[in-house]
Amino acid sequence: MHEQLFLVLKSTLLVIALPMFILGIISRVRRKPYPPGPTGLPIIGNIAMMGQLTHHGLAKMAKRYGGLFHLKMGMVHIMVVSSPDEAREVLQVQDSVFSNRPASIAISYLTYERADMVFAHYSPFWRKMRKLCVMHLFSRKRAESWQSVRDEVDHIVWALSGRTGCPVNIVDHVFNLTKNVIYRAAFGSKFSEGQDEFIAILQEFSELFGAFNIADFIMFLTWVDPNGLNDRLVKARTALDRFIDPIIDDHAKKKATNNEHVKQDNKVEEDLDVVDELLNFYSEDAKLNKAGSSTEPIKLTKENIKGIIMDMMFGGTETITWAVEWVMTELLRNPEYMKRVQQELFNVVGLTRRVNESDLDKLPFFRCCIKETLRMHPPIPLLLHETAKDAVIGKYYIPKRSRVVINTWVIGRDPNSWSDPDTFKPERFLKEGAPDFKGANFEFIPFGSGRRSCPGMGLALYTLELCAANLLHCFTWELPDGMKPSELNMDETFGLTVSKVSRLIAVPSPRLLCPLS
Ligand code: HEM
Repeated sequence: MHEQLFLVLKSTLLVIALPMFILGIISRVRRKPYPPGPTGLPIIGNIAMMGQLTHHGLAKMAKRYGGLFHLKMGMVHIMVVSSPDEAREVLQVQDSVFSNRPASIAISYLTYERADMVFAHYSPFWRKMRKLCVMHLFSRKRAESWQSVRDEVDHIVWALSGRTGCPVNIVDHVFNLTKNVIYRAAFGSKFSEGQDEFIAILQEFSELFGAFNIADFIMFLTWVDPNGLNDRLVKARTALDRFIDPIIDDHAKKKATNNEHVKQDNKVEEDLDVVDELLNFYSEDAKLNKAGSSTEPIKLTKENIKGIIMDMMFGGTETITWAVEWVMTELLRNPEYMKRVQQELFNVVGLTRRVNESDLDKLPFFRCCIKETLRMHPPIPLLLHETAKDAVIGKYYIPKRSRVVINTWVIGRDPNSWSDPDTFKPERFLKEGAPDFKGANFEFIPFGSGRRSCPGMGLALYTLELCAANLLHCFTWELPDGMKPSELNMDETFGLTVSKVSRLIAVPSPRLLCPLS
């Protein structure tokens, strides 16, 4: 009996396992090689180079290994894209394969297992969620968000007018503006008291998102929690639940009451915030990340609602703030361009009023300064994608589930696309055919390109332009204590978003002939 069983097992092995093993070897031999890259050690691969995975470190490696190179971090393949041609391949030609997102253990946990939009894999669920966000949350139709930008710009001008002649930290003011805009868009104006608590939660999330965890690369270590992050993760998510759940419940109650009034024919007209909008798609029997049929409307869970709100907070606050700080820094460093922008503002707006929305399209040189700033200092310098299946780029093989990092910082400074790429020269964008923000020109992709590109670009550019234009129009700016423009520190931080290492301090003095407050 045992002998028979042994024979059956042996022949099964021969018939199934052996051919598979041989096929595996053949396909390995026949498949194309990985892209070039530094040689790694067994098991840990290039993990010792972890500290170099910044936009600057990867740019240095690209000089040596080219526009597409390969690193192996433990068990994870990382493909780094550093040239416009390879970026087009990944974000346009083969975008359906390259549109998943990688997520670390911390990110998966904090986003309720990718219940948000940023970290959801490319899937029918993501498609529906993206449509919902683009149509209902970030669209021009949500006039309330656009109104809050105007209110907050008025507020910043008013606050700075009380500080004329004094050195001010521009980021303090602008961060307040972006935080208020997104917070008000998300929760409405009623919940403004809890902002500080919410910001503390966001800061902890942000640290955990960036925290190094060896288990992300050597997965069998997950159960030992080698970097001791699990307790912090649980605490952070619990804090978020405690903060947002009551706000969502309150909105749900208000919605139920409003529905009652509508039934009784007492029309209730109120601006909807993002929680209200999302509650319209909430369903108690919704299943996380499940799309339903393609024609069925999307059903959201509470986790989806929380995830999308966190996406907006992360996507919309630091990014705009750093961009405003960089544009002000570049103009203070290049006084001849500051003069030219202010002259343009004088010609178009005059000195008797502030800049409003309808002026923005009439300020071509100012817009070039915004573009040039985003070329040199993209607030999100590394786009993070993942492959859904095996792929080939040129003569190289990219295995399924590779992490694909697109270095937009180095692409924006590629000497084959840009002359004198490290110098701030806004006039390069005045030329006919110069790239716009839409992501069709792969040498300039500060908002990404294609399926996973930034859905908040409209709101982002409106806030960035209206804020920067008013700062430049309403005030004359000088560096403090006789500092020379060439002495400005231009060093950059490293992380998911990138800012100046040291804050920009400058002294405003009034420029307009009308009162600012
Ligand atoms: C100057 C400001 C901003 C910049 C430079 C920026 C840039 C980007 C970039 C580079 C991406 C990733 C593209 C990719 O992976 O291919 C992205 C994604 C995203 N951004 Fe923005 N962003 C900004 C503002 C905003 C704002 C204001 C919001 C919303 C309130 C927002 C929401 C998002 C979301 C939800 C995603 C994920 C999209 C997806 O995965 O499908 N962003 N953004």
